[in-house]
Amino acid sequence: MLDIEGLVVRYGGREPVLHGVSLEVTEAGVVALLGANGAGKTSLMRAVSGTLPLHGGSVAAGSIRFLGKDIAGKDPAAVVAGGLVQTPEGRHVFGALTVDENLDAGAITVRSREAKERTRRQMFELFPRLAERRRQRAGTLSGGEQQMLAIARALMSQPKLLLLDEPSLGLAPLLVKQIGETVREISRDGVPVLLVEQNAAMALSVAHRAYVLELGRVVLSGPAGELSHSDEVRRLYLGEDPAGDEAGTPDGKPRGVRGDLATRRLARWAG
Ligand SMILES: Nc1ncnc2c1ncn2[C@@H]1O[C@H](COP(=O)(O)OP(=O)(O)OP(=O)(O)O)[C@@H](O)[C@H]1O
Repeated sequence: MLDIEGLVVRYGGREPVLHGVSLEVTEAGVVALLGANGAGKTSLMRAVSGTLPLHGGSVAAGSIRFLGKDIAGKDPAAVVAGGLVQTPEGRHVFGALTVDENLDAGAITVRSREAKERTRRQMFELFPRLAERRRQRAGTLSGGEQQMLAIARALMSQPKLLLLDEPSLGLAPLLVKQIGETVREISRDGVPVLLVEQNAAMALSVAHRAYVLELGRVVLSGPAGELSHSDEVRRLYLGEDPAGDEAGTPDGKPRGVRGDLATRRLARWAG
């Protein structure tokens, strides 16, 4: 469905931020793209959705094929019209409009009134909280509700593929779990999802396949179940200690596994 090969992305004349990334999303299920801050996840999403030029970036090499057509360098409206819809990082709902009006905006390309109302009903089943607040201005919704609305608005256009950029960002653990369950439901209903996440635990629990990006390169990929058992992923992304070594540090202080991890991560990402 989405086939990315050898993608190189750069901003201005600087060094590339993606160095030949290849990734595939098949017809069904959820594919997760994991990586720490600055790994290049958002840049990849921008390349796919055609929004890179808006951020001063460009595709320097490689191909992005969606349903067999090369979409690298296409403008965002053409990409959306082709059925590939993104909910960007951060919520970006129309704050002055009501929930219903936001959903209408998402369905602007849907001609059939009946199809639109059917999808709206599905969205209200998926997100009952939005149904209760359908006449409320989106700007007054909680962060989690705005995230739900952003996802529902994207689904109103009846996409063939949904790109979700960090839907769990800034949400409390219970809501993160709910968003994860929703992503699973969306894919079960037949819409494949490319899920970009820093929350590896949530992403790996809903995805069937995952890719790990580090400094612009895919360093690990495979079935999500296998990746969640890999020592590297458990140590760096799931906050676990695969060696089970919690005996303590040489100076006798308890070993803060998460603290150690944070330090290692910082050292690693600092350069
Ligand atoms: N508009 C831009 N101009 C110049 N450099 C940019 C721009 N946007 C991103 N970058 C750089 O590209 C690299 C990858 O950033 P990107 O935002 O794609 O990573 P990310 O994995 O999405 O990170 P995060 O999880 O923090 O959002 C970083 O080094 C970043 O500084």
